[in-house]
Parts: sequence; C-alpha cells; structure tokens
Amino acid sequence: MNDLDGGTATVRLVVSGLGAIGGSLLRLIADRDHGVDLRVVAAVDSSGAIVDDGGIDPARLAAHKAAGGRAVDLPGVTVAGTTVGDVLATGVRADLLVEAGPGDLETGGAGLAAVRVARAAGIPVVLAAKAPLVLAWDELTGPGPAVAYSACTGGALPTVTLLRATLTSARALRVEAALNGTSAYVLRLVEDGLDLATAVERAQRLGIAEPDPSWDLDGWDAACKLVLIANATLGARARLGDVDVRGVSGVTRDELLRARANGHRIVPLATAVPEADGWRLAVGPAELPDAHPLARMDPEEMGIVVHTDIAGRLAATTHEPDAIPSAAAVLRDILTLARAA
Ligand SMILES: NC(=O)C1=CN([C@@H]2O[C@H](COP(=O)(O)OP(=O)(O)OC[C@H]3O[C@@H](n4cnc5c(N)ncnc54)[C@H](OP(=O)(O)O)[C@@H]3O)[C@@H](O)[C@H]2O)C=CC1
Ligand SMILES: N[C@@H](CC=O)C(=O)O
Repeated sequence: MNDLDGGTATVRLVVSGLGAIGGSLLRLIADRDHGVDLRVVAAVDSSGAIVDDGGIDPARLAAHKAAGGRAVDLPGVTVAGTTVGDVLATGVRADLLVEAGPGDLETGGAGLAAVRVARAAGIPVVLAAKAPLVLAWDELTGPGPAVAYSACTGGALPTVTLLRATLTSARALRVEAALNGTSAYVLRLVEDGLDLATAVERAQRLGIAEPDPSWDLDGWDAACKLVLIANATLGARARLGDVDVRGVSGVTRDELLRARANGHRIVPLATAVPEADGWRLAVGPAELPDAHPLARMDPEEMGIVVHTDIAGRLAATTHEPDAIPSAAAVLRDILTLARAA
C-alpha cells in the first residue's frame, strides 16, 4: 500500500460486490479528492471478475452497474474468472480488498473465501459483509493483515468507537441499540398504515435492506452486528447462537398503535446486559417510552445507548436514508488503513 505514483500515494483496490454498498463506494471514490489515489484495479459481481492494472474508472463502473449491467460486460477490461482468488491469480497488484458481497451465515460463502485468499496474499481487508467476521472472529482479528469492519456494526454509526472510548474508564451496565435500519423503517411504515410487503419493497428501493431481507426482518442482521460489537468492545467471545433472536414480522399495526396511544413506541432493539459469566445478548421488538433516545428517532435512523456506572448515559444516532452512509463507513476504513500504512 501507499506506493508513490507521481507524488500521490496510491491504494489499489479490489472491490467484491457492486450492489448498493459497492456501487455507492465507487461513486464516493469518484466524486471527491481523498488525498490518496484510490485505484480500483479489479471488481467482482455475480457475473464474474474484471481486472485492469491501470485502474477501472469507478464512475463508469458505477453507472454501468446502476443501469443493470454485468461487470464482465464493461468494455475495455479483462475478465478473470469469478472470484477474488481468480483476480489475485492474474498477478494484478492489489493493496486492499473491499468485501461487499452477500453474506452466508452457514459457511461464510464466497465472502469468507475472498477474505482468506486476500489475507493469505498479505492483503488487508475492509468488510461490509458481516458473515465472514461473525463466523471467523478469532481468525480474522488475529495475526495477519488487518481486517476493518466499521460498516458491519451499524452502518455509519460509530458503535465500536463510542463504546471503546467510553469503556476506557467506565463500565457498561447495559447497552441498547437499534442496529437494523430496515426493521426500524418497516415498523414505522406499518405504523403509518402500509402493508409489510410494500414497506419492505420501499426499504429495498432505498438500498438499506439485505440482499435477502428476511435477514433484516427475522433479526439476523442485528444479531450479527450485536455479536461483533460485543466481541469488539465488551470482552465477549459471542457467536450468533448465543443471541436470543426474535424478528419484527409478527408485529401488527394494532400493537404499534396501542404502544403509541400509551406514550410508547415499539422498536427493533438489540441489548447486551452483563451477567456473572459474560453478556446476555438479545434482539427483538421492544416497547420503549417516548422519552427514550431510541424511541425518539426518525424512521430512517439507527442508534445506540450505553448506560454506564460513572460516565452517565451516552447516546448516538445516525440518519441513513440510503446506502451512502454505510459506504462512507467503508471509505473511512479504507482511508484509515491507507494512512496507517
Ligand atoms: N445495504 C446496506 O445498507 C448495507 C449492507 N451491508 C452488507 O454489504 C453487503 C452487500 O450489501 P448490498 O450492497 O446492500 O447488497 P446488494 O444485493 O445490493 O449487492 C450485492 C452485490 O454482491 C454481488 N455478488 C453476488 N454474488 C457474488 C459473489 N459470489 N462474489 C462477488 N459478488 C457477488 C452482487 O452481484 P450482482 O450485481 O451481479 O447481482 C451485487 O453486486 C452485504 O453483506 C450486507 O450485509 C453492510 C452495511 C450496510
Ligand atoms: N440491512 C441493514 C444494512 C446493513 O447493515 C440494515 O437494514 O440496517
């Protein structure tokens, strides 16, 4: 990383996954000066992998994908198999992998394979996909090239940064968070009278829903984020199976309106509560009083609240009406790694 090409540090990126997050990242790379030459030398989508050692124009690739194109049909690039492993086998010079493909919570799928092949080649990784890290926490946070994962812990919400800073001196008595934007948004639309399927379609149009939106509605996306936050900041060694997971699909409009009439709001809540032998982790719809910071949020917000012994109650929220803030979290990690190199 940080080769100097004509005076500017260059970071050669392989971007795997060119949907809402990958496409937004490409546009962010194209749209502004980052003080670093972020050069996309390879990209992968479900059609296959493309490579150009001189750099693929990120704006052109983003526009091609937004128009429904397949990566392998982008004119002027070399098609190089279907995986990140195939990309690296071409010998293209790469400094960083961005993994923004779909997750697979059983095996880790192509995402985990891509992360492993990159790290074996000495290449650091920035993750948007959570599954690789949830399944292989010890491996991916252990010795070897860095793995950064800001976008895996609540979009642009700096959950890990906030907790690490706060818990340097204080103890967490309880952590509460609304970590799944889709569930929060969908519940608010249902509260307003929309049916569930239409509400989910709206979230998909915003680009905030998972490739398989049942991950959002059934609580698995929030559970993944909670596991990662607990492991990163609370000293936990949690796995997905340790989380008590309930989804929001069964919440009815009547229940939502009854809560409102009582001065409450039902929100998709993730909680971490200390116990004698660790942390009790749970995800599910919960009724909170209107005065609670997570009940006061706009439909497109996510948030976190940490109750501490000596640092009071801290709260942070993020407004994410599309995939750009999460892509900005990916960019944050890329630039942090680039500047540290
Ligand atoms: N959307 C969001 O707000 C956030 C998403 N994430 C995570 O980021 C990841 C991507 O999400 P999102 O962009 O919304 O999803 P999308 O469905 O919009 O995009 C997924 C992308 O992955 C590509 N893809 C499918 N299979 C493979 C494969 N085997 N190898 C490489 N790429 C593949 C798809 O290809 P094709 O274009 O050909 O279909 C598509 O470009 C997910 O893991 C999600 O959990 C994290 C934070 C926020
Ligand atoms: N599907 C997620 C976005 C990525 O983490 C959400 O709705 O919050």
